[in-house]
Amino acid sequence: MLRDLQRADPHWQVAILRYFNPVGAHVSGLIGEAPSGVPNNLMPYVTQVAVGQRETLSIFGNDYPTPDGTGVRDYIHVMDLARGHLAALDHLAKQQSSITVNLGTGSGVSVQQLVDTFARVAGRPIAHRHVARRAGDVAACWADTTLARTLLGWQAEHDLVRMCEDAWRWQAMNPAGYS
Ligand SMILES: O=c1ccn([C@@H]2O[C@H](COP(=O)(O)OP(=O)(O)O[C@H]3O[C@H](CO)[C@@H](O)[C@H](O)[C@H]3O)[C@@H](O)[C@H]2O)c(=O)[nH]1
Repeated sequence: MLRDLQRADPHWQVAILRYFNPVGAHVSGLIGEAPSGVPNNLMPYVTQVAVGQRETLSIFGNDYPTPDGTGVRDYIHVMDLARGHLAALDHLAKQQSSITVNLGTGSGVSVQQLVDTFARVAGRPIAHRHVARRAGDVAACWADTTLARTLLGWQAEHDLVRMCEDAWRWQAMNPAGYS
């Protein structure tokens, strides 16, 4: 639809940004993720277990064709994602053309890896059990970041440890989210 709009009226320039798996929080611990109800996504579920709000994380599937059998995703820190938006706006202002770009780190991280890293960072175990695969989940998905680097001069800077540190700081400072 956006591409059609741009074709119909070339005054429009469109940046389609393909987010991978945004996680983390602002370093201040004041802005973070507070899903309503039971979180669907992995990181907020993990942080809620860590803070004692939920008992046990269910890990969906441990028989995927991945190094440890759990699903692999490309988690990206929200602050890197924010910088990606600025880089895209800069590009639109300078190049006057529309773009579609992946915003990810380019690296895959498994559910088990994320849980283990978070537990280490938070200094507490994350109770978890392995359950059946979740319907509709793919085994692995990560970004090809070539275009983001070449077109926008952008790449992610925060690693998994930093994502976990910032997510944990936010949740520890705000156990009940914004309420
Ligand atoms: O309680 C949970 C939640 C998630 N997972 C696993 O953790 C990984 C990440 O899951 P999640 O955080 O839900 O992200 P995705 O499954 O990658 O879903 C994202 O990517 C989808 C396709 O791009 C979008 O449709 C969704 O809205 C978006 O959240 C997957 O392997 C899940 O199976 C668990 O094991 N337990």
